Amino acid sequence: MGKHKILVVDDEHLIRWSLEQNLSKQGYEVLTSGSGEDALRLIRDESPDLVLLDIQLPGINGLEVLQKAKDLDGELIVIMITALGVLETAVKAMRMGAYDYIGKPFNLDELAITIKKALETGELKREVAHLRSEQSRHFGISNLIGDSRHMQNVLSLIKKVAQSDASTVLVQGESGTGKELVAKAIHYESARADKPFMAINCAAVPETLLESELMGHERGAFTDAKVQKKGLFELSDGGTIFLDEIGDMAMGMQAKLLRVLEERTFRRVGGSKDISVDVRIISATNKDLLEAIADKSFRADLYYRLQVIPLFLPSLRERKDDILPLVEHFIAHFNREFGKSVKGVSPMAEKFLLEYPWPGNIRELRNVIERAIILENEETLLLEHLPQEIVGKAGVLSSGPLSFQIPPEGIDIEEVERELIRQSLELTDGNQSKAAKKLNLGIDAFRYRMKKFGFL
Ligand SMILES: Nc1ncnc2c1ncn2[C@@H]1O[C@H](COP(=O)(O)OP(=O)(O)OP(=O)(O)O)[C@@H](O)[C@H]1O
Repeated sequence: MGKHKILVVDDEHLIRWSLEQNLSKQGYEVLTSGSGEDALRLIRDESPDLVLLDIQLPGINGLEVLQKAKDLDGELIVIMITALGVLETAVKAMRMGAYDYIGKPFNLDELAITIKKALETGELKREVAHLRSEQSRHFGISNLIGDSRHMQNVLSLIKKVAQSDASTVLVQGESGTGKELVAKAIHYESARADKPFMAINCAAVPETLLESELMGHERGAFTDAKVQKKGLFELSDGGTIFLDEIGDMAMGMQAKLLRVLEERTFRRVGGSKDISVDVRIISATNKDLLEAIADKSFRADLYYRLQVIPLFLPSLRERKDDILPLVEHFIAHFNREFGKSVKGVSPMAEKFLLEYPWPGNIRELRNVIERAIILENEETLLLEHLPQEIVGKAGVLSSGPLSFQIPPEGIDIEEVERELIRQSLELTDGNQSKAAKKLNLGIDAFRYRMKKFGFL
């Protein structure tokens, strides 16, 4: 870390001189200025880390300088120097964003401590801002891959939802379709981005604990409650809370959540005070909530409150156009993570990746690519690097015999034959004579091939 740069602005020469002496001795780089106009020029050209600013200046006064300095750099740390007895002005300066004020005549040791603290706070702030912007980069909308028409619609909805600040969103989609990623994208694209994003999986937390996780508890509320604890609603105040697997929430808890949604207030477990928070609620489920309502395991009133904006994530097999861009995305990602240099997938592997129904959706695809990249050292991912369930199930002919083309690297005709026998048996639930008919073979010829390929 280089030297911190401090700008001293005071019209009294003697004060400038003594501060310059003192602060330089403490290891700071010191600039001085006797007027507001000159100070603003230095703030613009020299970007000091901290400004000591006298309120009474000739020409434009300290408060105006403060205002203009804050316009130039909202994060700039300004400590006001005020003559005793003008507390009002000092308070005004604090409201305008000054970090602190000290009265004249001041004690140099005290001033040293104030400066040190202010610089530390500034550093922390910068670090937090940096982490937050890193997070936005990681979790913003640009991380959602999706070329398909389906996903393009989802992406434009996410942008709109992010801007309409308070509305409650329900994300629905099969497991692994990216519901949590979408929730994060909404948060990090919204005005709440620099406030917390808190996520909880309602299915993973036992019912008795869920309430205290969400609402917090007072000391002594139950046996283990040795200290008072804030819940996620309080911790995410100003930000977003993500309630995953909301369909698995117990009925009792559903009633309590409904109250939070309706009244925007809640009580800690064992508490009697109403606490109000400003939190956007995004919930997600892979269950059909309408079905859950029909069989009385989910409250209809809660459902309508949660899905002010419903967002449906299609399964991966409904958006096959996204498969290859996602493959490319994950290859780049895991190359970076594991220091590999895989270039892409072979045409045959590509075909199988496209045919496979992906019951585990994007999470499954991600895992397949991760595993292949860890295990293999070749530049191109081949069919043999893919797991059995993909190679075995994705029938080579499943998109119609005439659409099948011999891949550039060739194919063994016996492999094709074996796959046809396997599929016909699968289609007919193992009924050999029906399976034989499907391939226009006599039963003997069919059984001969079954033996040959190890099905008998
Ligand atoms: N559009 C996408 N682009 C890039 N990566 C994605 C996309 N969608 C999902 N992923 C990745 O897929 C994995 C699963 O996503 P996520 O955890 O958000 O799914 P989910 O629907 O919340 O799953 P579950 O229902 O099991 O909680 C994550 O690693 C996520 O980063």
